[in-house]
Amino acid sequence: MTDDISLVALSGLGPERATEIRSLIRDVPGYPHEPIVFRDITPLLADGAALADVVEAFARLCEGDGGHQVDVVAGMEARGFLLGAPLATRLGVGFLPLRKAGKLPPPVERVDYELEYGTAAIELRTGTLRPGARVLLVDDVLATGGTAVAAAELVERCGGEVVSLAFLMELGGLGGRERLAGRTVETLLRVDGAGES
Ligand SMILES: O=P(O)(O)OC[C@H]1O[C@H](OP(=O)(O)OP(=O)(O)O)[C@H](O)[C@@H]1O
Ligand SMILES: Nc1ncnc2[nH]cnc12
Repeated sequence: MTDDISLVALSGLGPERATEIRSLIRDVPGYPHEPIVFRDITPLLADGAALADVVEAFARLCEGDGGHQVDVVAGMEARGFLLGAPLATRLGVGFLPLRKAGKLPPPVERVDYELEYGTAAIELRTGTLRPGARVLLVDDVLATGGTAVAAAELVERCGGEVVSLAFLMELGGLGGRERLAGRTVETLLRVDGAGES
């Protein structure tokens, strides 16, 4: 699959800018081990104009007729924090950190999920989410979808409504989109993730 950089939101920037933004995500083959190609967003984060453009592209999903009306942005630890918090500021709403297990003082709600080898868990402080709040979930990468499915379940268990899940980059072929079937999923870029996991 050729990189698809003309998806919904980034297309508003035009193809040249979308290509520049894609080039700021570094592909690192073999990291952390074969056959994974690690998608490193640190060059993008270090480029102020690119970071602003990505945040703006996410914000456009929430504006205008038909845009997602959200009360709060939630981000998955850790990279979801880096995109979600500036987006929340841009939208004028609050930000909820969905943390990996053991980082928050009690009481917390917890959802366990499967990784390729073993399990992981994410937690949200009980009572931080207003019942019925409309939540936009944000992360950098959608791969197998395990993290995103757990995050959505956690928000719902805490009484929120997951309006949409938005990702900077979708790794196609790893089943993430399929695991989120029935939910609204927005991705700004798509690359072939076949062979990775
Ligand atoms: O769709 P999945 O297969 O669940 O993978 C996607 C998740 O993996 C990465 O996070 P990671 O767990 O590596 O944590 P980090 O952000 O702390 O590096 C990424 O930021 C997503 O949260
Ligand atoms: N290939 C990848 N690069 C960066 N983050 C990831 N999370 C899951 N798979 C990933």
